[in-house]
Amino acid sequence: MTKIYTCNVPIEADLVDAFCVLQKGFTDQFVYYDKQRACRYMGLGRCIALPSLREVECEYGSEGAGTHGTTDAAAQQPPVFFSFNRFDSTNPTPADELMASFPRLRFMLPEIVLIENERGRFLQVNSLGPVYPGRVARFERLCAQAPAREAVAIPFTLEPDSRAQWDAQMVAALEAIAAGRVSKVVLSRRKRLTAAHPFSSKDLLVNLIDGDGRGTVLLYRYADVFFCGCTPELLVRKQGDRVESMCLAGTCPVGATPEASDALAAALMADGKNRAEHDYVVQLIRGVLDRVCYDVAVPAAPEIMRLAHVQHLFTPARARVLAGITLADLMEDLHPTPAVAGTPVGEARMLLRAIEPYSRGFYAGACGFVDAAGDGEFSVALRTGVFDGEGGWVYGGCGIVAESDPDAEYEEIDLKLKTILSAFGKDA
Ligand SMILES: C=C(O[C@H]1C=CC=C(C(=O)O)[C@@H]1O)C(=O)O
Repeated sequence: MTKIYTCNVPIEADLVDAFCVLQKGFTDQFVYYDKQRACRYMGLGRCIALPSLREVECEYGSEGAGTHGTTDAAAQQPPVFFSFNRFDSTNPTPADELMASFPRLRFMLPEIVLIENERGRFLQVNSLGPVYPGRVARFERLCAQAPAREAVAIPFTLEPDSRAQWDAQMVAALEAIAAGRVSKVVLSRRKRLTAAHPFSSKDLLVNLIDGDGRGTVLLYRYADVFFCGCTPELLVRKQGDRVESMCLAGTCPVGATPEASDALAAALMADGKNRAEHDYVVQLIRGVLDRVCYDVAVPAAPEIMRLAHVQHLFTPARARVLAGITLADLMEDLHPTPAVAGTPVGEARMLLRAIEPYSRGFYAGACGFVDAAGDGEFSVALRTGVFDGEGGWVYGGCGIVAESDPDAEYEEIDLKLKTILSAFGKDA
């Protein structure tokens, strides 16, 4: 049994401003920040990393901690663990040198977590011994004094990736589809980025949170390397026995006007190729939920999710999970979905190992948080990149089916890359 001592105090500070001030000097940094909903967790430091949460015991509160004392809601906030999982952790092909530098840890409990959720806004301090009240008070003071953040634009250059390499990947993918080995495979590209001047993870984080990308901002920093992005794709959310997931596949651009976007969306809805790509994802998610859940509700037809640069076919899924099934179990059963691997999933993963010249690392992995009560959520780490403060790699992918056109799919990835590139600021 691992005993965790947790102290939660309410704060009034803006979470992102507080994070920007507190983050200096912490080797491990974690962010899971939903831009649309109060589901925001920003962690600093590493109190402990555990392979499973089955043997965790929590002791709450600390006499005299915090200048505002603890409220009932704050007292009930369990310690929050972060979990960043690779797309294919057993792929023997090497990842890029930045991605390869992250440790292989499962559940990481930060020393400090800034939280904004349905309970309110809190500062959480975690420790393996009784929480020292002076530490809580110091961090609380720093939060209260946090100045408003400032955006920084970082000019950059992008090295073109090899078009011949993409064409070769497409030939291999279409051959595997024609041979009946897979019905769909999700190919990716990566591009090298070089910044005009040094930048920090905080700079990218602020631009992603305050920029026009929709979805959940992710950050995992380890020492001087950071993985981040803004993903639209929820993998799984669990609150008590309530579970939500999302089928997201099928893409078109946004138009220059709302009317043009509506026309593109209507064409996407009516397009057989995109509907088939989407339906593989619906079938897999529905199948998993039917096995480990009850009261499963998945609408028969998709809707449109309109983002800053692209629009997707989107089907929400809801269910109630069987007792004994954990969020980690659900994450492992659902990931990778055919939205990031293909169909059948195992065959598509094997094919990707053979035709992609790199391991994806955290790109398209399952990244999220889980609290000690077992609630939390994971997103699929799309629209992401990995950086070292001078440059890095950006990643994007798209679903390939028999009718896919290499030029159109190549351009679709360039459109998707715009989200992670927006982390470099509007004027970049
Ligand atoms: C694999 C990616 O997107 C997935 C999610 C939505 C739409 C997709 C598509 O239409 O191909 C992809 O399945 C990516 O953004 O890198």
